[in-house]
Amino acid sequence: MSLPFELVAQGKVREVYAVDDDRLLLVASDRVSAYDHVLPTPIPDKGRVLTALSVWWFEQLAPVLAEHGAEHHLLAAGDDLLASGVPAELTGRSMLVRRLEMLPVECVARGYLSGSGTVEYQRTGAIVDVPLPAGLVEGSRLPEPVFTPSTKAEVGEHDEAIGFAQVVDAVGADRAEVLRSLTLALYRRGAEIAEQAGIVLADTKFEFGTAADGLVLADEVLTPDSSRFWPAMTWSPGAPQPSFDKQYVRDWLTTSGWDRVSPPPDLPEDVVAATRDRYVRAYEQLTGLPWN
Ligand SMILES: N#Cc1c(N)ncnc1-c1cnn(Cc2cccc(F)c2)c1
Repeated sequence: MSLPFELVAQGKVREVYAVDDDRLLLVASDRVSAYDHVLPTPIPDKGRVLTALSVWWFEQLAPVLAEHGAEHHLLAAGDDLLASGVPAELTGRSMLVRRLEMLPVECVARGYLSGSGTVEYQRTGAIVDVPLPAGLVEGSRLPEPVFTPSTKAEVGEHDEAIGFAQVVDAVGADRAEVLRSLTLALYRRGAEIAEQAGIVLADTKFEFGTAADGLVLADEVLTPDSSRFWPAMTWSPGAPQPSFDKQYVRDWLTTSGWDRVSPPPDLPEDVVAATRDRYVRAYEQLTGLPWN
């Protein structure tokens, strides 16, 4: 698909194009990644579902942003993009956003212990400079949500957990405090809405930028690609929790005998269909809206 815009950033499953000096187009693909590999088989509608979910979350989070004197970067999505020269086949999986000065911090909020957080906790009893109580296990709910920032790794590298002091060094003390309080407030609101939908928001990553009028929430928000979503019904601390969206893919890859080093195999049609269904159900359960 060729676009009349310059490609300015490429992620595993998304691209960023420059529309003009002040606006960017974030395009979500149907690609899915697992075990740090982009799989060769697309998941139909994944890009459209995750874009629609981000658009919905920006609306839900606007009051929390306003309480903190911040805004979000979304300008337009869907059919409104046609006027900006976005081809019709891309409008459903694209967001027109304000071009910002991006802050060099991944703002991670965790309500549960999982993944790299568990590894760090088992090593030190904390997540960098965030002390945690003894006796926690993979999947444990934390006494309070915690802010556990990381660096923004180059594509293909892993983000590195950093302490609050490093956030202060990067953005200054006042802005670091706002990032922490706003990240936790956005997580709490997201977790509250997800809980009402029977979904555990275990953790999420926000990205922020700045514009003349202050702090702006950027990137995608509260999607299964930027967050860990677990079905609340099956939450059981003590082992890796089933992912709401990627568990079929992970389980099939494990049984397929793939060595997680060589290029990953194609997914069978039933795994593709079941995974598409999980993305659609995540959208419908969280938003309460039917997926058209
Ligand atoms: N959002 C946003 C944004 C903004 N509003 N202003 C300026 N820059 C960015 C921006 C640039 N890269 N990324 C991350 C990224 C990488 C790869 C693919 C993606 F879709 C996204 C975010």
